[in-house]
Amino acid sequence: MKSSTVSFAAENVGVNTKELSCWTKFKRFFDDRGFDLEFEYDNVRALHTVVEIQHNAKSYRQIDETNKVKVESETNRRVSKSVVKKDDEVGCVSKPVVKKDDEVTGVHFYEQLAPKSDDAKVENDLRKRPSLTRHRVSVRPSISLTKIAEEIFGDTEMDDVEENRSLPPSNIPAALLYSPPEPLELLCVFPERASRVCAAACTAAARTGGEARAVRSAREALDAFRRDPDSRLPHVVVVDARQPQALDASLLARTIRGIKNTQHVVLVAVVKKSAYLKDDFAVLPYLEAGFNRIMVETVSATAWCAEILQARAAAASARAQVGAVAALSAAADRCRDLVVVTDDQQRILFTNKSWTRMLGWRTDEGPRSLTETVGGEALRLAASGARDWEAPVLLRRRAAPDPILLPCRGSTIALARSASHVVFVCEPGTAGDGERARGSLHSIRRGSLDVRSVASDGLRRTSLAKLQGLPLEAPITKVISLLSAATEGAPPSTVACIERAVDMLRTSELYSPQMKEDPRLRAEDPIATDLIGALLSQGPTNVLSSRRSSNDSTIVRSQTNRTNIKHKTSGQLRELLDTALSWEFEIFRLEELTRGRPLAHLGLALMGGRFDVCATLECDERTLLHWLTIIETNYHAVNTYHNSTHAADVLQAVAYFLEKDRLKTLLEPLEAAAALIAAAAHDIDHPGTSSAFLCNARHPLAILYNDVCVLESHHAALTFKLTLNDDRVNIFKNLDRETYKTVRHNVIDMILATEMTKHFEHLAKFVNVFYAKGNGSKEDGMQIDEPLSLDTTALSLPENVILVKRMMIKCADVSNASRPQKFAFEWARRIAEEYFLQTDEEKARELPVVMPMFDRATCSVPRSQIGFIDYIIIDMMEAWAAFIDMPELVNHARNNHTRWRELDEAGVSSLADVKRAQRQQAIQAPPTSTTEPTAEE
Ligand SMILES: Nc1ncnc2c1ncn2[C@@H]1O[C@@H]2COP(=O)(O)O[C@H]2[C@H]1O
Repeated sequence: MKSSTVSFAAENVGVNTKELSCWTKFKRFFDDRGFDLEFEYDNVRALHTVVEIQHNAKSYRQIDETNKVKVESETNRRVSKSVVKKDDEVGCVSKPVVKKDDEVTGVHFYEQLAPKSDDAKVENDLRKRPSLTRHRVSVRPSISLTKIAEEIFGDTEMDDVEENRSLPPSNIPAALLYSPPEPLELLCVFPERASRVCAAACTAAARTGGEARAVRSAREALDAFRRDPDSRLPHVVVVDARQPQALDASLLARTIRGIKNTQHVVLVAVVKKSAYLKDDFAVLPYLEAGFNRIMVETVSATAWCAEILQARAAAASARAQVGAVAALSAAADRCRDLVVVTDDQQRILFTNKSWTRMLGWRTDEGPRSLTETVGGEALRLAASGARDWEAPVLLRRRAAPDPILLPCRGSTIALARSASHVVFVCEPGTAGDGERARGSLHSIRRGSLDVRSVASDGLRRTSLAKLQGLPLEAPITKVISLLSAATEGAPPSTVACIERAVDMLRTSELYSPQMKEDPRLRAEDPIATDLIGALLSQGPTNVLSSRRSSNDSTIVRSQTNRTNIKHKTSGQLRELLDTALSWEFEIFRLEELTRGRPLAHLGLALMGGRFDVCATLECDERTLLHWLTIIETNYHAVNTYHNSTHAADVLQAVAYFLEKDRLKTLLEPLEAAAALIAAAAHDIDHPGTSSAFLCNARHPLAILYNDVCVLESHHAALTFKLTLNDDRVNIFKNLDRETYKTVRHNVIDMILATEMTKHFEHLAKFVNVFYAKGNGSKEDGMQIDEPLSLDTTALSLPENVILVKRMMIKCADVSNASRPQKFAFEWARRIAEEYFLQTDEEKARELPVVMPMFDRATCSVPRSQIGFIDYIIIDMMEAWAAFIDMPELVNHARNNHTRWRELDEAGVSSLADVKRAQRQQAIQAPPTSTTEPTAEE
């Protein structure tokens, strides 16, 4: 129970937050000791600001000026204490405050009989003696309350107070919450003509340096809001809620809240004390009506001062927050990115104009839940609570059946540790039909059509103008200039087409990652979108465990294996290697026969044998053997998928492709050798986790390569490091400088081309160059469902041959899905297991889960494969198969797709289920091929 009330009066309290925090400390000090504390703030400047701590006391003793102790130094402090103690009725109960400088003369708490100044004693005395009469704090006008508090409570506690202060969340710039100090405007609505309560409130307003206005009816009150749009709105409105028959306070509050821009006005309801103290007094109806606070009727101007100051602070803070939100939503509305904000349950709270424009959902009629509009990796990352992420997002449009895929950046806003909002910002890039994408020429063109006019702002214009002054011109600049010039005098439909083309050209990502709007793209397919999202995104979204470590102890390890290779070549192995150029090559049998060293054996057979790489590189076979061995040794045998069997498989596919007429005639032996080298080494030292994992785990490789193309950069770099490090493995040692440069360039380019984030870029370039336009529009370069018409005239240009080589290794890299079913299924098992291990590790290490759908407990393997074939394989294999005349690539992919679909429809989901179903199928229809893959149980 509180024993009494203490009130403070002070000058200009609350002027700054630091001082406020001091008062908070004072309050806490007394609260803790069982006192109700009231502050009275007085703006009147006085020579001496007297802070009185006063409560109802039996014996009251005035401490007058003469009794007031001024303490100037430590010595004096003791003196002062003794002076005080000399007084019969006053003792010092708190730490006397002593300040050596001139600012503070002393802060003293007195009570009648408490002689000691230790806190415990103080507490005891204050509790025991409700007769405590009067505390007096004497300070000079220049006093800093902060200093007083520091003196009383010590530095440590002060620090606490600072920390506890409610700073804006770090993601809201403090400057945005700036609220200019304004004199208070108070509006009192009291039906009674001479209400004393109203008068006290008005007096208090004047004391706080503000202005008050009293009105008697709701109508007059509303006039203050409606009539004069130029006049300032009151900050605080005090409404008499004691006489419902004379004034319907709730109705007035509701009406005020219905008026625009009144969110930050603080509404105070004055209620009868008798009603307030009743058990059944209900606060909620007031809050629901729009009141912020309830004040018990009082005629104390002091009490009103406190109330009004609190209300003013609340109003200022609310106004600053509303202003900040309005500014940020206006900014979002004016940007070209698509912005959507949801709550933590993925309910849409806000969409910006670009969102509405591009997706066609009106704010008032669109889906309320994000999942109705949005799919893909972004959605899952958002649901995972990750703070900041980047991932592709699939967006459903109102008028079009097919979703569009856009890159998306997102953030989870967490206040008080739990997520409150999630922000999605999707870059329109080149996507969309008819909508104005980033940098739309339409939106930025100003009359003239030269390049300068393309600039959207002063800065860009300046830099473009500078660029124009230089003898530099990128082809894209020329193209945009030409296209822009072509709009002059053109019919509107042509202008519209050209503007759209220019919009697309103006993005830096001309090819990726815009997928064609294929009906097969199903936003509702979470596993596929998870997989595709992860494959297409890089960067942060795991430190390698020992099973996945890299990288420099490699040469030593290679020594032991090198000598093993020849004598393990058995008759069976030789027989198998004779079939190395078959698309049904038994890769898993090779893995088994070579005891996990398929690459060196197959490499020797293909590179050394069939393609005679040694002759091309002018190296001996032994060096090639050593090279293959060291490369193989640097694959991680513990990886289920990214091990040297995968490398051997890709090598085999590349060799197979190279045998096709188109490539045989197109590629030089050196290019073929480079392709085989790249294939063999393309995933060297793969840790079994994705680049995104490494970024999230802040792995040294991610640091080294700045989160960009981490793994592929590492594969390429390590290949050369190992090769050049030791003459015994250096297959390039006899090449002249130029030839070496060419091979190196080719190898690096092909390894980097296996990076999946650039998948669509490589595919689109290939299709654009080698396939003539069909009847339909192929402007996005991806509509290869149109009858393809292969046009190989472009092969005469060396830069287009590069596209072929990239496509070749890319297709080989994921060719597992285009292999006969038994191989494809085993590869699917292996990759799924590797993904699951990554997810396990991410969870164990509390890292962001890159592909949450690849959780062994829940993942449907058939669906993941259906998605992979739908989104990644089919289009690419169709383009490549037609180019090299290898229809079986597409046929196998389609057959596998059909089988995965059957399994899915039969409810097969987990790896074990898949295995069981495959066994049953094998029993019912034994495979034609002799060897089964060596799938582990
Ligand atoms: N059958 C498959 N199912 C799902 N993903 C695959 C499959 N084959 C290859 N991939 C993915 O495609 C990626 C190609 O590049 P990587 O070898 O680095 O990693 C590969 C896997 O992440």
